[in-house]
Amino acid sequence: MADGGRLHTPQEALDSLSRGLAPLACEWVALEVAGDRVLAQTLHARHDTPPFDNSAMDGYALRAADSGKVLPVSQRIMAGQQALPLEAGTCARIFTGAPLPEGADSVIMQEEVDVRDDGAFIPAGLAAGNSVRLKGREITTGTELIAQGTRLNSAALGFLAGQGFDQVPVYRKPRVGLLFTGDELKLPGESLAPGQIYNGNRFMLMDLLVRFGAELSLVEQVPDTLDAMTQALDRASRQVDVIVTTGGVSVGDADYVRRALESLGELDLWRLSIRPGKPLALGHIDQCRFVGLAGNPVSSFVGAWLFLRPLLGGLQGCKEMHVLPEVTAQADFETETAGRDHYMRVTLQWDGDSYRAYAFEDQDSSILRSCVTANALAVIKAHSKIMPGERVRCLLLVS
Ligand SMILES: Nc1nc2c(c(=O)[nH]1)N[C@H]1C(S)=C(S)[C@@H](COP(=O)(O)OP(=O)(O)OC[C@H]3O[C@@H](n4cnc5c(N)ncnc54)[C@H](O)[C@@H]3O)O[C@H]1N2
Ligand code: MOO
Repeated sequence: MADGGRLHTPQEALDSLSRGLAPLACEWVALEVAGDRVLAQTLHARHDTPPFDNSAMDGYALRAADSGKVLPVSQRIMAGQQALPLEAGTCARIFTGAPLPEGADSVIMQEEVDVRDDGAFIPAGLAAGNSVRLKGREITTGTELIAQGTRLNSAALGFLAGQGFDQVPVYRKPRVGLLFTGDELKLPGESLAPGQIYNGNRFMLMDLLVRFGAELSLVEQVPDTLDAMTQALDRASRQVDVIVTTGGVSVGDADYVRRALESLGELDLWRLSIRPGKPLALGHIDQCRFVGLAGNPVSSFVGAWLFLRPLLGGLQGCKEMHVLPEVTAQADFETETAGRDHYMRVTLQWDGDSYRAYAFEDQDSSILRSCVTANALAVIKAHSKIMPGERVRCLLLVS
């Protein structure tokens, strides 16, 4: 049973999430769909890249020692063709990426060559190796290509394709079930009766979860009763790796989430000393992890960035997702905090010298508009006062 009396620090929440956290199983997926997936094994080079010496320029290949002469052009080599050995005392017309003929040791770009009836005049003084990309310059057979735990970006996919990989071993995506509480919630497209609102968190959290690498297996609206929430959590815990709820985690009469969780599993931690997102609840039902986000939209948004991202990162074996990258910026605002650390939504702009942090005027946790153009969270410690121009720590919202 979590200690309801004391507010916990974000670090305590991260420690709780890290306990027993290990990457999911390895699976092989097609390279086309491996973007943003995390490598489950270190991969090694299958061959040298480039696989053969080749020209870096459109021009002429020759022996550098022959420069300063008119050389007859004995062959023409395009990219993708095979070259014949270079005849002594000649040069070869060659194009970028084409294999260097055996016997040549350099290339001169065509702009520096005087083409005459009897051949190509190559200015004297050409150095061996000029404009040649040597076999294995990028990587040699057997050396490490990309380390286990690396999240594959677009360049990594191209690099692996260059090594002939059409499948790669990655950690399985965490299966996530997303549950909503709140009988006031309707879906866009439906009409609103008095007192009802649209379920904005559904769309925001689905998108964030996918960005954090989740496979959304379950998205469900749960009626505001203890029974319905208990049944929904029970069902979900048998299907997914992580259950995320939003709303119903505070102290209101219809806030059943914690009670339902405790009847099935364990509430590990409840309530953080942060604003927004104080009522966050963490726990588990058997092996299934539970994260209960506070229902206010900004509380869910901030909670997802601070806690779902590292949790999903850990399940995918991705260390870089454990903490958000950070910068310092000059506050363009004035603020004063009370007893909780404030994660203010700010837009960072480079002013030529440093980053300036612009805060949306209304920082209430119900104002999702404050997040729409935000690209960072400025962390303002409890019981502090910030004046314009002061430096503040900002966590970058990069998934
Ligand atoms: N007496 C107290 N009341 C509240 C406390 C407290 O400590 N004592 N904490 C406040 C704080 S801080 C927060 S944050 C909220 C969070 O409460 P819940 O997690 O139980 O969230 P709900 O009450 O269900 O909803 C809060 C708010 O957000 C709206 N909401 C809920 N779900 C969605 C959704 N999917 N999409 C859009 N908006 C949603 C809901 O209508 C409410 O307006 O509790 C404070 N109260
Ligand atoms: O902790 Mo709540 O999220 O401030 O409104």
